[in-house]
Amino acid sequence: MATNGEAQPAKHQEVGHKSLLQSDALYQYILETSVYPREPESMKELREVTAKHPWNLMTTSADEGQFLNLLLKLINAKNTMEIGVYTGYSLLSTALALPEDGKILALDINRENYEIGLPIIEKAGVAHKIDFREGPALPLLDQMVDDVNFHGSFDFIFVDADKDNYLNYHKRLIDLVKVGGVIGYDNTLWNGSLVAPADAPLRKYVRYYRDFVLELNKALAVDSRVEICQLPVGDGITLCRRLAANGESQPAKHQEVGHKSLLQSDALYQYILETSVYPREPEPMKELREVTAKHPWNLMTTSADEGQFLNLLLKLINAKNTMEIGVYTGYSLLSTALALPEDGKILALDINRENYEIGLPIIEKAGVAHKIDFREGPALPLLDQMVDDVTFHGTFDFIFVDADKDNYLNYHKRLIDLVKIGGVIGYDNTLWNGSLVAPPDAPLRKYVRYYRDFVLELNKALAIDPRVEICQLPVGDGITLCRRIS
Ligand SMILES: C[S@@+](CC[C@H](N)C(=O)[O-])C[C@H]1O[C@@H](n2cnc3c(N)ncnc32)[C@H](O)[C@@H]1O
Repeated sequence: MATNGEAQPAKHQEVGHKSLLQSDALYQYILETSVYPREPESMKELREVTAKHPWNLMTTSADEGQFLNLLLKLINAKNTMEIGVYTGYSLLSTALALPEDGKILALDINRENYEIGLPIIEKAGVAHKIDFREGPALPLLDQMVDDVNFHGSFDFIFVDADKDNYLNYHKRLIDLVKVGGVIGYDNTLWNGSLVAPADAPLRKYVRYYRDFVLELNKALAVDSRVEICQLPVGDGITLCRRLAANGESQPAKHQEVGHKSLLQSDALYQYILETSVYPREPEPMKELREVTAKHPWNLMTTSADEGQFLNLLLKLINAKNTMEIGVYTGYSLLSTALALPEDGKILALDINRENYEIGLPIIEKAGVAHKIDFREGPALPLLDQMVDDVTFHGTFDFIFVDADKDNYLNYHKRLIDLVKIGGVIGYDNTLWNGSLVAPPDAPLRKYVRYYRDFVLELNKALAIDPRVEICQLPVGDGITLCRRIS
């Protein structure tokens, strides 16, 4: 998007995907609020053309397209690969995110479908970034693996093809993606069917591929060459960040605490926690989570899946100078501190030092307390001071906001000056337990109802704010990422 960041308000019909979320209304809310109003015209056109195709269930969903686009910009991807193109929705989303000299090696056994989208991709002026090859991916990957020049050459690889080959792809792609680069596997929550009872009536192809997806998830969870993060976006996407040869991971099993999930079933949420999150949760985060679980306000804590996501995101964007508003006992703070380099910094603001001190000994033991500058007091006056001092302008790579929801818009007004262009503000709880789409007369707890209006207002405001690109993810209680563009 240009610095004048154009948004294209428009309303469309949902197509295809069945959502992983607790209600279709919640999924629709994300689409209507954060996705469709900002969907580039070309992507909208391709989505609508694809909706008329008989296999339209295969298309990448619009929310996932938006996420991919933002992710690619955040990691400054240039050389990418896509396995499984279909009519090209994720391909176009990728091509629009890459710089002018960016490249996508696009593989599919079917050129005919690609040609449905091609005229739209050409009109969007990004076809020159695409090198489409018709044919099965595996032999081509083998050729590339045999040529060391291709090793470690891809910044990003998106896999959305034959699920029964994902593990075969993974074996090859791990050599082709660079250290610090990302492989994204699509459909890793397989419509939620992974947690369906053994005798549940499933369509034949769903049941057939389910075992492969289960196997893939198990394998990725214990693969020490990557860090992972499984997001309930689209039909589930697992991001694998390639580690250097000595990549550290900490297998262990724990109990879930606290958060009510936004997903279609608690079992699906539990599946993500047990498969992708807990086995890799660093020991100090586990300890802090367990200590926090005994605290009377433990519902306030950042969930473990969101902690993992933040940690991966901060590494992907090479964040160094960060801020957090709303610390509580410090779970997201610790997750941030562990992701930053040794000389990284977190300005951590909370009105309550007592809760921070519950987590502090664990943060100290983890050897990351030196990165944290904790200030007790309301955030707003301090932000005002910083905004008045231009030396703070554009200095933060990342800011996480997880405090008083009735002040989020006040924070946003200030933070937009403090985050650098290309940097990210993350607002937490933007799906507010799903209550945003509850009928007006639904019985809601008093504080949920009170803050709901502020969250609705925030979402509306972010959706049309031309200074940022956004992406609202149903992770934890909903997090909206805002990438500053002007
Ligand atoms: C949801 S909790 C934060 C959870 C934390 N991110 C974690 O990982 O556990 C919200 C926190 O915001 C703090 N808070 C509320 N109003 C605030 C304000 N005006 N300025 C700074 N912090 C505030 C509260 O004291 C509380 O600790």
